[in-house]
Amino acid sequence: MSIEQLAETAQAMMAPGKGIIAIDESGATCAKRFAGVGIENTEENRRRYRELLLTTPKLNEYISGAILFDETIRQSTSDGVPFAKYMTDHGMIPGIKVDKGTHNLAGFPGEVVTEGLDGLRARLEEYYKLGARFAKWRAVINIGDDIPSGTCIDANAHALARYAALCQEQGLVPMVEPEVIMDGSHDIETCYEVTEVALRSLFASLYEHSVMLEGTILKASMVVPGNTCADQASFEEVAAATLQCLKSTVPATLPGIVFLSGGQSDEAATAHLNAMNQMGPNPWPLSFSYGRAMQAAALKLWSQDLVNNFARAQQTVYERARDNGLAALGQWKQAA
Ligand SMILES: O=P(O)(O)OC[C@H]1O[C@](O)(COP(=O)(O)O)[C@@H](O)[C@@H]1O
Repeated sequence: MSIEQLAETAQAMMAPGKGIIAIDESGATCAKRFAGVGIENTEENRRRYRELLLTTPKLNEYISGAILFDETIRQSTSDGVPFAKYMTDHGMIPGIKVDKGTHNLAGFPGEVVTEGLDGLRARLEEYYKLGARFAKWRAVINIGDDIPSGTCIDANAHALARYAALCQEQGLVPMVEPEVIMDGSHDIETCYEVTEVALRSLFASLYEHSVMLEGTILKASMVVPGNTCADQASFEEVAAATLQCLKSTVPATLPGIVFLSGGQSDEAATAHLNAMNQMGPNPWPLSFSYGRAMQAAALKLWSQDLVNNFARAQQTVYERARDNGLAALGQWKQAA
């Protein structure tokens, strides 16, 4: 696959005013989300829910692509159209989560490393045939007493780089996601330092593994205080700290950065993205790849009546996509 084709896909993912909807919850995470609103976790309910999200009318006005889970890329709409084909037919790029989740890092209590490299080349080959044009791998960096360690950061960066190189070999744009977790009482400065070290290590590893940045997308966490920190930050403070951290670590050749929502409220996720874009011009387009901050309201509504609330829940998905799409341009206005 040529770098031009990868770069073209990456640029289409970052189309102005559009972002990515993350619907790649693994089996365990989906079970948790469904349990939270009382939906039975059956294969048909998971299929129907992903259908609700992907077939939202006019979703493509604000959504350039979606990250699917292995089960979802093999499923179809109620009319029998494979989800990946439905997306492509509607101008949205299918993506696929390819990591196999986090596992305890031996010798480093409280820290995890993401697994899934064994057999990855063959899995990527299959996902490409199923229609995927980008992939995603999430590393998890926890903040706590004496963590993260340099070992954890470097082990995760190394895995991300090996994954990214394999993706490019197989014609898929790698989305690299080093998520610094919000849980904890740490302050915003600590989050800044950890994010900076994690990004430095990631880009050094990508370079070592000859990953072409022009065909790579970063999925970043924002620089925020821990969720139980007494000293919370304003939207502007989070936006300014995140931008400064990214500008000091992420090469300008990268075609774009999308953010995860990480447990932020819908409003905060949108307001932070909007503020960062209003503070531009920035070296790269900044958009969203939210999971919870795109879906939470729709999931709650749907759970109240799986049949009659289907269309209303889709309207909620459309509204979240519109608000985040406007925030990707710095044009979102907070409701009075
Ligand atoms: O732990 P899992 O099942 O891999 O899922 C983690 C989730 O985190 C994300 O990377 C970001 O989601 P949020 O925006 O909800 O934080 C999603 O793409 C993914 O579904």
